[in-house]
Amino acid sequence: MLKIGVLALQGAVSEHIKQIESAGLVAVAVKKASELHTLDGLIIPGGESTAIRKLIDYYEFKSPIQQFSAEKKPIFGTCAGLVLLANELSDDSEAHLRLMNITVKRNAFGRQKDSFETKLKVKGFTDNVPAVFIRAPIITEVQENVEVLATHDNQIVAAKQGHLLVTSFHPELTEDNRWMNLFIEMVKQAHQKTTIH
Ligand SMILES: NC(=O)CC[C@H](N)C(=O)O
Repeated sequence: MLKIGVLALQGAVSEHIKQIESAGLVAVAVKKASELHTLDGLIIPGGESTAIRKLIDYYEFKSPIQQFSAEKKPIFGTCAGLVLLANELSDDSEAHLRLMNITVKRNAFGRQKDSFETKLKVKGFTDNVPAVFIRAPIITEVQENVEVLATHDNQIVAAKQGHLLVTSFHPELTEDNRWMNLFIEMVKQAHQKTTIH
């Protein structure tokens, strides 16, 4: 059975676990880098990217996650997870995992809109999808091979690059499981590719 891990260093872990399990897959809260090789997909959740980064360094997750990605195993970054995956940060601070061809601006919505809920039109989904934004980042630039999946107020808030999927918002905080289903499809396809030689 396919297994999806949620990086469980800080942030919104249990909601992702519930969505994975309700889709009938095995979910693991990942606390050690040695667990990564047992997984078919990884979710990097929302939280505080600077705090998660400190823990990534402390628990020596950085190169194992980069290796996981090099094997084309799918990774889904939500909110802080998106910040962590970016190649570049717009404030010129040092980027973290540098896996995805995007430039990201942190906390991009002004104070009044610090947190809000809206409905997004998403490429490939028939009806609009509810989205919860919490001190959310935006993608200010996409580079090669990145497909924009959704915008809000003309800002890019969801994108895909091959085996990498990112959202500025928190799909796990809604009852709508379409983002999780999309990620699970990516995991299934990647799994098929590695088992057919
Ligand atoms: N909800 C979130 O994940 C917030 C992200 C946070 N503002 C950051 O930059 O890390």
